[in-house]
Amino acid sequence: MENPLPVRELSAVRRAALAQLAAAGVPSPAADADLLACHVLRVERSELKLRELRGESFSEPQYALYASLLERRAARIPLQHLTGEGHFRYLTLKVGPGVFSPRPETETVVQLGLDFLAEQGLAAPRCVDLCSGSGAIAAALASEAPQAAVWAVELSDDAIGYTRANCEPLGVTVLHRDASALPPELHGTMDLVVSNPPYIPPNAVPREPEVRDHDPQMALYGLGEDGLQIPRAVAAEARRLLRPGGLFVMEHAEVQQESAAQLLRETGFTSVAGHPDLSGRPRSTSGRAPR
Ligand SMILES: C[S@@+](CC[C@H](N)C(=O)[O-])C[C@H]1O[C@@H](n2cnc3c(N)ncnc32)[C@H](O)[C@@H]1O
Repeated sequence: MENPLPVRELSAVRRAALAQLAAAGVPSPAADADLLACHVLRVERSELKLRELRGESFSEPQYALYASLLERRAARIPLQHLTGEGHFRYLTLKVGPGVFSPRPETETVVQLGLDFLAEQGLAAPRCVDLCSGSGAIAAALASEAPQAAVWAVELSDDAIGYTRANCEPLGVTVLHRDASALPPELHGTMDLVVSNPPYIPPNAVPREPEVRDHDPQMALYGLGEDGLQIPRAVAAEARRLLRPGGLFVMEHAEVQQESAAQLLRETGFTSVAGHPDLSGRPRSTSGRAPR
């Protein structure tokens, strides 16, 4: 008798998926093939491996869904837009079209902020994430420093729903407004300001289709010839928000370390220092508000 529910063996399907994504130039084809399979099967990656070892298969509807997701990923639609999830530190965040997908390099920026909070030993620190997007930084600060009061600030009408969805359950106060114009009553009250603002110059359009075609323009381009117009405004606001001795940490492009340090000094920050990301690239700069 014919099998009423045709099935497709996981390991063979995954091998073909990897080849399809690799041929399309997807930078991490094996991981993406796995993560899409996990999304379809609603399992963790470790469970996927076990099922594969046990010789299990996709059902036909699962296979059809997987095939359509692979086709869209091969068209270089970001993985996070297909799964609706972005992983950041210990969190799984809601992401999708209209919001910047959080990146691993930003995890280091959060760590610098957390290290500062730990070193200061404050009972109830106050922190702001300027240009929050998905709210990755604010949500990570709130979840890993639960004693902190955290604000998230985002201007984009398209992104703000994601900021709220990811941050509000963690008790973060979300402000839908320009990061360079916060309520004056917040000035001088913050211990820590962290920001990953848009910083790409207009003539440095990213090559990766996932970034160029799917991250919001407003999340990428920092305006001005050097891409640092928004970072300058953000740094100036950070300076107003911080109490004396407070810390500002800002992410930037690898080639912007010197200009970032200069702009922080020009804004009045002291102890300005550059920091490498996890792969050793200079991707953030910090400064202290003068005492
Ligand atoms: C590079 S993304 C960073 C998002 C998030 N912080 C992260 O690290 O994943 C920059 C974010 O800044 C927002 N943005 C741009 N200009 C802004 C402004 N003037 N005020 C507030 N947010 C702004 C963009 O909409 C975008 O969400």
